[in-house]
Amino acid sequence: MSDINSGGNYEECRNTADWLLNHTQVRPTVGIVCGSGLGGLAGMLKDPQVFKYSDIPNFPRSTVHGHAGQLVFGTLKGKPCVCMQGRFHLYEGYPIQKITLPMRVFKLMGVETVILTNAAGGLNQDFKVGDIMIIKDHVNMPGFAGNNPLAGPNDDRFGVRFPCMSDAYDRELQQLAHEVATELGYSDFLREGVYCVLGGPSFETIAECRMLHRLGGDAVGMSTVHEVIVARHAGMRCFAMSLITNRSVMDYDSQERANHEEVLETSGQRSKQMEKLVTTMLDRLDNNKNNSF
Ligand SMILES: O=P(O)(O)O[C@@H]1C[C@H](O)[C@@H](CO)O1
Ligand code: HPA
Repeated sequence: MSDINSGGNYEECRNTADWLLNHTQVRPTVGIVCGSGLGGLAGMLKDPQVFKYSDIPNFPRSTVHGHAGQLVFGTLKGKPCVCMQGRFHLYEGYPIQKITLPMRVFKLMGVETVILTNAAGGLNQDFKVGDIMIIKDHVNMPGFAGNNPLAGPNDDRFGVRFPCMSDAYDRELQQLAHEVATELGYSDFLREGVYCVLGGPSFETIAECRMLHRLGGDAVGMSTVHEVIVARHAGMRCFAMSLITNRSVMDYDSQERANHEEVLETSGQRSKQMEKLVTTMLDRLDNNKNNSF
């Protein structure tokens, strides 16, 4: 387990939030996290104000190709937003509290709803490359070994010691995503399922993919879950989607080999539809009191 001072404590998060609020007029209520090759969403923000992670106090640096490493403030369909154009992963070597620090900073800036995207391998044999999966639940494999971002002393200013996770993914937002996807004509490639997180950076073996599939996983990746745990702990509601960028290899006769280039290539091909789905959802939230921001 990481040292308790390794990132994410209240004072550190407060300093970062205050620094950002002093440098932007935007008061975000929506936080967005972009997955591998999916940073184009940040480019949709109106009147953008961009901060490189390297200029933000206490922020780690992005080290992964396809993660630009900047925080963008602006409005999307009239909603004040903050968007992480690139996220941090366990395998980059940061303590788990550090990779989730932006969620606490979001909370302290006033964010109420977090929308996350990721690239993932498809464990479900019905899934195709290019499918978009609404995440309805997760399996936190590093968590089974005690690697949970909430391990260590609990700070009640963020949330309770034992937060519930059976409602981790907001059901109203999932329903809205289904409705919007149907209207946009995306039904053919819209799925829902369970996302399994591993630490990475190595992709999974065939035996691991088979096991995760049998355990109920529909997609496998290396992110999102830690952010969702910290966001839920702090009371923000979460909606997350995986873009299935490759099919998980389940068969010893297969010639397929997972690789990051394919991940980025598929992200590029489907990113526009993901952006449209998110922006239309944001637009609709205005007209539905149950989904007010
Ligand atoms: O940030 P995400 O989860 O989209 O990134 C995925 C997992 C690895 O970082 C990388 C593998 O290609 O893409
Ligand atoms: N496994 C883990 N992470 C991923 C994958 C995968 O197959 N594809 C994209 N991110």
